[in-house]
Amino acid sequence: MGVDLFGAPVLPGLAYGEGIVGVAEQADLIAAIDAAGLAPFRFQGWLGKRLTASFGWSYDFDRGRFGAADPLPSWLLPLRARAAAFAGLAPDDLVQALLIRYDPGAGIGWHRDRPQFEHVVGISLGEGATLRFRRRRPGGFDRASIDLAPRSVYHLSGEARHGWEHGIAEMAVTRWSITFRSLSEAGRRVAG
Ligand SMILES: O=C(O)CCC(=O)C(=O)O
Ligand SMILES: [Fe+2]
Repeated sequence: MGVDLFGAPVLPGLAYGEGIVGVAEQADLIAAIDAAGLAPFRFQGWLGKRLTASFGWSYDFDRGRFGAADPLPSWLLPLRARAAAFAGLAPDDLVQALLIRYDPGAGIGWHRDRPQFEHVVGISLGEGATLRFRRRRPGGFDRASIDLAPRSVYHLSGEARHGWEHGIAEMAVTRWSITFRSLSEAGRRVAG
């Protein structure tokens, strides 16, 4: 659920909506992701269990470097337009797309997205997942979570984007996601 019993967002800066992708379109998107040349996510020499492909811009976690990647494929553009509209952005603002397939046993550990990026708009395909949030406080963590339905969209900005870490626990089923990102001020400086 994207809202609590009183209709307030779970976190400031976290927005959620269902049905941004249709049922038949979902199958096409999953097939396109699987055909997009996914490679195991690499982190300082380690191979992660999730498979990824980046377009527009990428952050190479192996080398700690941010740089240009292949342009977004045309099949992503209609979805990018809807993702931008959901987030109140222009389609062209979302200059990066990250495709991920999480096979059984794969998840994504606690992190904040790279500071070169600003807005994050994520679409879940195939299966739902629980997106978990935590924020350190004296003596422990504040925690929050949101259940993401298949074919749903979430937008991280402001406090949810910058003030909290997020992650998705390992799951027993395969899930695909597409995340679109805009550049931050820092990202625009690097992009020139
Ligand atoms: O799969 C998702 O929806 C989350 C991905 C994520 O947090 C990221 O790539 O930074
Ligand atoms: Fe993230």
